[in-house]
Amino acid sequence: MPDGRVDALSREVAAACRDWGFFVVLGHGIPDATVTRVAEASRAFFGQPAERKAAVRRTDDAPLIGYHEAEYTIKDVRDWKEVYDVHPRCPPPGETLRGDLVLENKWPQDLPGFRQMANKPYYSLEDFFLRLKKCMSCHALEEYGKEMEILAFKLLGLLARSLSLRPDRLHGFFKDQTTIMRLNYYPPCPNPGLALGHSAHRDGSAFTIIYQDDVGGFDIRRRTDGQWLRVKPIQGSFIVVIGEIIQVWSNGKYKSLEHRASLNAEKERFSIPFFFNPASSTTIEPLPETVRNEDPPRYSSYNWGEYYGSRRKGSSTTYAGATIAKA
Ligand SMILES: O=C(O)CCC(=O)C(=O)O
Ligand SMILES: [Fe+2]
Repeated sequence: MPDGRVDALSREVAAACRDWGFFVVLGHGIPDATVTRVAEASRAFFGQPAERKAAVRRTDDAPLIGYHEAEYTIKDVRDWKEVYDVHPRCPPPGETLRGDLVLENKWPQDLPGFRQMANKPYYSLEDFFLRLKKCMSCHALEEYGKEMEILAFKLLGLLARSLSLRPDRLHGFFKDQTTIMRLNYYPPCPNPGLALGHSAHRDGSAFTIIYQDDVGGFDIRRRTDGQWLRVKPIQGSFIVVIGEIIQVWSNGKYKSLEHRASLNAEKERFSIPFFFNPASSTTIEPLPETVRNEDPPRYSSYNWGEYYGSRRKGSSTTYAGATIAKA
């Protein structure tokens, strides 16, 4: 892309992040088929019997990974949803710890689109063809995760530019990233006015790239007047949500977005957030370039791994939602 176009784009990104805390991307180059395949895999996963989903359930010692059906974004208010979390880099066993965080994926057995848990021998020719067919759509999650990561690094460069930083200024933080990709499933709710799929919250990530299906339910809170507004689904688009880390790095120039997932009386809804998270060891603090004598640090520094772990640890079902400490 010519430099002039990139500059214009980063100015648009700057305005969107400053005024809204999110933007929508189109023309990102991710094939429709990749998105269709991951959406189908998600549908297949949540359509399984409860005991099959429970087999890959989140555990207290690895609270960032696996299936979970009882999230409490706000204490004592249960979200109307089921989730399945994976680390998109699929590290080999033994490399699944990032600091204190366990990122070893829990793959369901024999489900199209998901990695197979074990290599089994072929029992017959029919078995071979059956599994070959399944594999046509196998690795849908990994394929989608790879595309997301490429997009995430492009966006990271653009966000850095938009903050008048070197385009690769933030890349190093993501070398041993702790990114999580989440499949969200919101069943229909008989009384959508009385519950939420995901209560109002801010993401702890640097930023989050969200796919949503065509049902609609992603709401953002407009800062100027506190109004909740729905972000209409646009075929082929992704929503990019500013998280708390960018808020701190930019020393408050960009604020994390308050958002929620609303429900639908008739229709189920699916979404896939890609929480772009840095290495566990990262100290999150206002970048020196964003701090001036007349604009001193607004936030205290914190360790990402400790913070991320504590958001889920203790009880694997509750976390109070994020609050970054004011300096
Ligand atoms: O489902 C959605 O549209 C949003 C989900 C979300 O905000 C989250 O999982 O953090
Ligand atoms: Fe979120």
